[in-house]
Amino acid sequence: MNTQLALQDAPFKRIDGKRASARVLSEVAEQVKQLQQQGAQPGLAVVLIGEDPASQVYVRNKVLRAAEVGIYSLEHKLAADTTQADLLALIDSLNNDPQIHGILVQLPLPEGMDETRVLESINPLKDVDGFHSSNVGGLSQGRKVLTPCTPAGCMRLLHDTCGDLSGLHAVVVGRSNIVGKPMAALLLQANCSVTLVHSRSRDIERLCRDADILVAAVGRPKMIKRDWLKSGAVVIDVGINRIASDSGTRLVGDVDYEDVYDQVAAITPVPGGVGPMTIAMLMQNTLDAARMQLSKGE
Ligand SMILES: Nc1nc2c(c(=O)[nH]1)N[C@@H](CN(C=O)c1ccc(C(=O)N[C@@H](CCC(=O)O)C(=O)O)cc1)CN2
Repeated sequence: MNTQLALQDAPFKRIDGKRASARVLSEVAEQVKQLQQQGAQPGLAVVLIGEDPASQVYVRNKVLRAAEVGIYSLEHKLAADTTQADLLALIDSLNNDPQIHGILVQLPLPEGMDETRVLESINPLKDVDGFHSSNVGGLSQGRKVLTPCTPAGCMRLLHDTCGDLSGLHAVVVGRSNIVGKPMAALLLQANCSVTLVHSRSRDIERLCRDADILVAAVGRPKMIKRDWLKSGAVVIDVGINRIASDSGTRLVGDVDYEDVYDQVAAITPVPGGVGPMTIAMLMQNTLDAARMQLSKGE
């Protein structure tokens, strides 16, 4: 097989997630406008429990992006000591609110809350994070369901960069429910041969060296080095790690960007790569959820 990827309109090695996310947002805004002309308005509820500083930033950005694309949004800020019963009661009321088509509970939840119980209480049709078991199952069967935002954003970047992914060997590093597992399912749907490696995998470096596409989602700063990659690989770095620097802290990915740069055909930076796509794909999911519900008369 020709392992040298034919890159699609990609004169630059650095895959620009900010630019790609702006394109997604402008497509969504256009489609929201068309829905509004038919008298419909997509609505998103974002629920934040506690005061995690990073989560506060992400939630604020979700609400801002929603306003920019014309999606009606409601932010529910709950105290860190909110009971699970109160959270479930809020989700129940949002499930029954006809103005709300998408519900997102920001993760991580405060300690003591049962994440599975909370995520399973969201109506799967309003589950814009794609974390409900019915959407997870649908994704693994290749059905058209609401799909987790970060992996959906990675797929968009990969298609923009490489075009058709059929027959390529994709290696996903990390097996989280939010990124690793759905990423593997989406790559399989795109006809890749997929290897999922994790902390118990033997000889991870050798497995990674066989990747045409490598997706890193482990949360370990700069773990992936140049000699883990074959020449010409396309690298998607999902890691967002805060490390100490001279001027306080800075963000780095799971891939050592400077070390691998000359080895790869294309790579996402951190920040400015996958991160911005997560919120753009949330807007796309909210629009899709609204369309699905409106077509079912809900
Ligand atoms: N319910 C959910 N919770 C969480 C998700 C999710 O998809 N659904 N993902 C992450 C956090 N997240 C969105 O919620 C998110 C993370 C990062 C970014 C982003 O734009 N990152 C920037 C850097 C921002 C910074 O300075 O911190 C970048 O990479 O360029 C957006 C959204 C966990 N929780």
